[in-house]
Amino acid sequence: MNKPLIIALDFSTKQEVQTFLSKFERERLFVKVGMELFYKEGPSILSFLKEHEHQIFLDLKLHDIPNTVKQGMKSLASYGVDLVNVHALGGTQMMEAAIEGLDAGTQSGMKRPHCIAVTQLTSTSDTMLHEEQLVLQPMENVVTHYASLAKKSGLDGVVCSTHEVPRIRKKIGDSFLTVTPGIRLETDSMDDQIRVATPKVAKEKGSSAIVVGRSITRSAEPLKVYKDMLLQWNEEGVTS
Ligand SMILES: O=C(O)c1cc(=O)[nH]c(=O)n1[C@@H]1O[C@H](COP(=O)(O)O)[C@@H](O)[C@H]1O
Repeated sequence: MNKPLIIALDFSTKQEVQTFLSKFERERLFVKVGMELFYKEGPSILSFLKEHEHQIFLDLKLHDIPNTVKQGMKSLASYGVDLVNVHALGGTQMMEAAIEGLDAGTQSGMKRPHCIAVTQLTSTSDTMLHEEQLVLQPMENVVTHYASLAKKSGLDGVVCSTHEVPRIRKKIGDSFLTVTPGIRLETDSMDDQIRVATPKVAKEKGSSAIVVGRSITRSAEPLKVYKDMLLQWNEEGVTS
């Protein structure tokens, strides 16, 4: 992955996706398909996006017993997407099983999808961590610990907020992916996100990829916002 800006296609129908993507002319994008779209449209939405040569992050955040995750990942690998994810909270055995499933399901001669672990959702605050999850360590410690477990389990990286990226880089190194949602321009609403940052800050902190949904998808001018964000993110304004 070469520092992509991943657009979260948080729509519920293929029709909405088509209308949205038509504004991007022939631009080849890195897009994210999450549960809203995948549960409604099924795998055919992935074939449609691949036909248009978009790269795909299939964000289904698997979190279950190791065997179930292994078999689930084996099925997902057959779709030939670029990136998938699990919840790190499932533990090292579950994460190892995810990789085994992906390896088993990837067709020979094809690359297995990168697999990353969600550490703590970007909608989780320190208060929620301490008072709801009863995790008493600071957020940065918890996220870095989960990142170490993900690395130990053979995963390619994590989903985290931009704020935790420098510490993860220092501890685990530059080749470990740090994919950061919770991206907003300064004037945007935070919506339900808590640990947010601008694309410029994400770049400064060293994120490997940023994930942007509503700032682009809800805009009256999505292509303009996308390009403005790209400029902040990689200065040259290149897509991936
Ligand atoms: O795994 C994810 O992609 C994810 C993890 C996380 O911690 N926070 C998070 O926001 N996401 C996803 O990133 C996208 C962010 O969307 P916006 O808040 O609209 O930019 C959504 O599709 C979320 O499901």
